[in-house]
Amino acid sequence: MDNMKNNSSTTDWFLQYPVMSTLRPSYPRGPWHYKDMHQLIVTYESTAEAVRAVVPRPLEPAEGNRVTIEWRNMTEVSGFGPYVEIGHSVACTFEGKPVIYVFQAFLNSESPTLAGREILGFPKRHGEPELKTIRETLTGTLCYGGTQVALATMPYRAVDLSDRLTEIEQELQTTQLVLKLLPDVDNHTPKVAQLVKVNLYDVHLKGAWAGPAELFMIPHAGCPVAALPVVRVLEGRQHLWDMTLSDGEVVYDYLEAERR
Ligand SMILES: CC(=O)CC(=O)O
Repeated sequence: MDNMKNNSSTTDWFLQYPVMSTLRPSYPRGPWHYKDMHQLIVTYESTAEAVRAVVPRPLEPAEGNRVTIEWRNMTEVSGFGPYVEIGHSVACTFEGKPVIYVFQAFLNSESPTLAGREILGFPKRHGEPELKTIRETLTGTLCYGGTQVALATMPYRAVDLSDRLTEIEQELQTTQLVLKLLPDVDNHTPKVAQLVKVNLYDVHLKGAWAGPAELFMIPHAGCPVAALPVVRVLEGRQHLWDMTLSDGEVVYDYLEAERR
């Protein structure tokens, strides 16, 4: 690195901003501050077989085959601007502690998709998620190339959970893990294979609501949102909150474990 500091101009941009493309980087360097994020979360029970199929060891699925699918309306984000994201996760344990493993995500904006994939290893893909209040119903949808593949609904702010904000704020900070996977340039050898903990900062929950929820997902070869089928819906929630994202931590390195 010292050599690089002393020499050529090509390294100046690297030290300043190590993100492709160099002429106009695809995303701004964080931290990214999220304000007034509206979230619809549906927690459901899936099948043991489907859950096991998406959970990489050494993670273990938690009791009950609990899966969450959540819509996040990012109304105000520094650097990225507004966008909508769906995260699909499984409740797991890692080293005996509860964690959330995010196994797929769909976004409608390129910049946070690339930042999430390249830096943290978020399994983000392009889709057309929407979160809207239609009549009295909060409605989350996902279209993939124009074809609708998911629909989640719940009454808008029906049951106020103001008396549980501290507890729910803690829940929101349950360790979130993603699997960062990158091949080497030979297009074959794994270069990065890591479980990454996504750090959340400055979490501030401003409102939370519960209520009955419905979830419908359609099998689609290109967008496997229905790969974890709904056995029964357990809970619907809405949150309004702020947070900051910036970095992560490697909690398990598969390539290093193999070398040992
Ligand atoms: C950088 C990110 O990974 C942002 C997000 O979760 O949308």
